Amino acid sequence: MPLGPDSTERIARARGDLRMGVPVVVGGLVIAAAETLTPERLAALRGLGDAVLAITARRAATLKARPYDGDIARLRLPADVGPGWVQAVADPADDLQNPLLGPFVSLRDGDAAPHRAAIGLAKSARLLPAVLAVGIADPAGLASAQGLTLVTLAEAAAALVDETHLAEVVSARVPLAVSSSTRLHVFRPADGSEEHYAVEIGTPARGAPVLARLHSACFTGDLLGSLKCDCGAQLNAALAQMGAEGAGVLLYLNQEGRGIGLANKMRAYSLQDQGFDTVEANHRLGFEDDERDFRLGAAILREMGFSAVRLMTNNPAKIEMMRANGIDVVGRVPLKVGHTAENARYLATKAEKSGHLL
Ligand SMILES: Nc1nc2c(ncn2[C@@H]2O[C@H](COP(=O)(O)OP(=O)(O)OP(=O)(O)O)[C@@H](O)[C@H]2O)c(=O)[nH]1
Ligand SMILES: [Zn+2]
Repeated sequence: MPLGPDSTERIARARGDLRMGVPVVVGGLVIAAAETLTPERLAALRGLGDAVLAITARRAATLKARPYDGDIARLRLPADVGPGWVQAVADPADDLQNPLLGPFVSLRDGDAAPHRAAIGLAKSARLLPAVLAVGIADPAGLASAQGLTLVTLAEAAAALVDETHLAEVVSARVPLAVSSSTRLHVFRPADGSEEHYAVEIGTPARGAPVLARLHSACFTGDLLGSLKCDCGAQLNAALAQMGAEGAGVLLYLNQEGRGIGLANKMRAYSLQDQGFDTVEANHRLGFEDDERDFRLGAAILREMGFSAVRLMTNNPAKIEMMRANGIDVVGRVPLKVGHTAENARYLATKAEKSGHLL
């Protein structure tokens, strides 16, 4: 079927559908993201059979629900609840005011693999990791009758561990204050996910270690100059050092909020205003501490012809991830800038819980 979408393209569609609130068929389930569930969709899903709400074990721990499926839990959807209940289970915003959502009944029997793949899809769509799921007997029949995107379990599971294929779309000169000899390269993943950028300063030799920074997008810090993190200061300091040395490459990876997306990062900020630290906030939302995929950075460096770097970072995990993905990290260049009274606790938490070097 050369005209129709292949599995990668159907997965990309599935992410878009989930964001819009349109159900998707994954394996033997029809699923909808908790965050975008409407009363009409909930009623239609209930009409197909018994519904469960799949959440991560992280979220289950906060809710005191039992996770019998390892890293996820499947909660039976009570008969008398509406989308408000589903959203309150998914979203910790009102946990402290609203502690009486349970008791929850977690399923033990049956196969949780499609639910796990569904949560992975919701995460990759930058939605809260919670999905409503109903088992169906004829997935292909339902998908074709209702015009729903259909992905098999194998396709969904493979998409989550797929090697990263990125292609350079274009590059052009963008003179910067730190160096007039700068080119911006745009890289596009084959899976329809977000584009990433490389800022190349000077013409670094491909055969020698390049001064490099893997910078994760931070709208609040990079653009607004937020005092809550050190990102904006790190971005500017890294570019300034590359300009001063006359050569370097800064990858700007669109993995906002350590890979959870800006909406979820703002949910995390809101929890931090309730007293939780940056790691606890991610966990209460159902995410791991860090959901970034650093294979992207290694893939872009390779695509540009670099195989060895002097990495500007305070994060030892980034060094390990680069090495694990075939990039030789010959040295670490510390980047200690942007410390403010507002981000002191954030930086201390990263040092204590995530192993950052202060
Ligand atoms: N989820 C979440 N993300 C945050 C928070 N504060 C900042 N971020 C994100 O954290 C990321 C910081 O990225 P980096 O500065 O590249 O990475 P790092 O792990 O701190 O390591 P180095 O800066 O290299 O030492 C950006 O994507 C920010 O948007 C927070 O409280 N919660
Ligand atoms: Zn930041």
